[in-house]
Amino acid sequence: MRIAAVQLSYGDEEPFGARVERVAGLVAAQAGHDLVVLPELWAPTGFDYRRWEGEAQPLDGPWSAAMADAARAAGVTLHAGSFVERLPEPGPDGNTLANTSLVFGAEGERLAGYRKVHRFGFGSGEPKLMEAGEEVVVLDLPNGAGGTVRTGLSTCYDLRFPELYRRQQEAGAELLVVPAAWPLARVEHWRLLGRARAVENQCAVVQVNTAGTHADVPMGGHSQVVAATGEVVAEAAHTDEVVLSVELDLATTAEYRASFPVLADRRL
Ligand SMILES: O=C(O)CCC(=O)C(=O)O
Repeated sequence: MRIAAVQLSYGDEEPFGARVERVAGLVAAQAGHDLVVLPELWAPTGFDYRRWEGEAQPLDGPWSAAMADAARAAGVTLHAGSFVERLPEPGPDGNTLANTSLVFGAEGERLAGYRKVHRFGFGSGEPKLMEAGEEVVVLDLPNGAGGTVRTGLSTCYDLRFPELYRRQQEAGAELLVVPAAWPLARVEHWRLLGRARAVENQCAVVQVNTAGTHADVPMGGHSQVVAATGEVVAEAAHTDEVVLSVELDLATTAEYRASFPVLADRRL
């Protein structure tokens, strides 16, 4: 499966609309890949909370339409990272925003949405402004070899909660896709936890982070693609905007699971 992990770098000077146009062009240039993945909240920014209300959009708003067009132009499955979703009505916490990821098929059709379950901010930011997602999302994506790969969706801070990934694994996931806006200050956790989620679930992991600095928060980069064995297949340097173009051999996941069947030894 040919995967493009698109690590975006941006600062506060680039307006929302200009960034959406730039990134749509970058996605459209990824023809030939089976799956293209973007980071978390790359258009409204992960840390400039004050902008979220003004930049929220409905599920079928202009951000979503631009990403659907980009997927169609490239003829790829696109995990568009996440955006600030304007919910049709307030959720249980009284908020009308959510941190929502969307996946589009090669015809531009929406295949899945995932609302971030674990909100980051310790009383400010996401827990204050956003509703938490409540669903584990696992879906079949084209694997580039005429079949599909069962894929679990999660976002950034979710990576610290292994029970979410175990549920994805139990639902058949062999590939875990994790867009993020993870700060440089804790980037070693990001690298370590991605490998841990791969090893403990015997799943390949695609982690796509942002780089650059916004709202005075330097971002960590270090997007990585990890095989089910825990081997890092590709990793980005922290400062660059870069497309990691990776051929991920998913057949080795089944072989590895059969040769080292640790998941069969769970005691519940
Ligand atoms: O867990 C962390 O250290 C960072 C998480 C984060 O930045 C986020 O979820 O947006």
